[in-house]
Amino acid sequence: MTTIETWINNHESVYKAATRHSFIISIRHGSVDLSSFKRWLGQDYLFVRKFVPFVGSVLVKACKESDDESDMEVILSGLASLNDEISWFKKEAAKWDVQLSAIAPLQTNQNYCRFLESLMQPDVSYAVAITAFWAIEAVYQMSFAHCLEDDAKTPSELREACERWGNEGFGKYCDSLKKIANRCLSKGSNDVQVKAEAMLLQVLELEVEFWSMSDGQIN
Ligand SMILES: Cc1ncc(CNC=O)c(N)n1
Repeated sequence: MTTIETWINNHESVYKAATRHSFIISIRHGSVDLSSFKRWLGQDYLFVRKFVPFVGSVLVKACKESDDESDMEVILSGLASLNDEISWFKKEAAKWDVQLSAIAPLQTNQNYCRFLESLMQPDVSYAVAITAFWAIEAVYQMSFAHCLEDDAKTPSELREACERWGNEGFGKYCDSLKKIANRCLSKGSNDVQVKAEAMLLQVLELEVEFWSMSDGQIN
């Protein structure tokens, strides 16, 4: 088993809570409250704008610390898709009459963004940062792919959102990130491994809270 597989097994309940949250299940069932979807849209736009500099910091770490040149290309493709994603959020917000410029980040979103900032510090190793990057992307991939399965009743007007993260290409990109993370972790010290596992757990918890915030359960 790879390091990440072992950790996912160790933290199965929070992993499931993050990738099969009631908000996602409600999209899959077609019973989602549209005010929740709009809240998610506005809050996630703000999150993604903070996620870009985090991914930039991972790219810088890869250039300095990686022993494999191809890591840079995978991370760069992630940044390129974030560029498209920001345009998509603007277009989608217009479609739903969501005024992005009027939205303030909710507390849960602020907490997550503060966590991203802590991971941007130079003393955070590449192995820890790339593991966080993989986890953040993988939660969205796993969640939205679930909304696109054959028996899903996802409303047609929400399919495009689900396809952004649930498509096959995004799945392959997440697999590439996972491979890089596992390689770095297998070479990492015990201290790096302990830090990375704790950080993975934190990402999963923050993702659960982000869904709960979107669903209006918390602020
Ligand atoms: C809260 C959250 N987590 C993960 C992602 C997926 N990464 C980039 O889009 C996202 N958009 N929002």
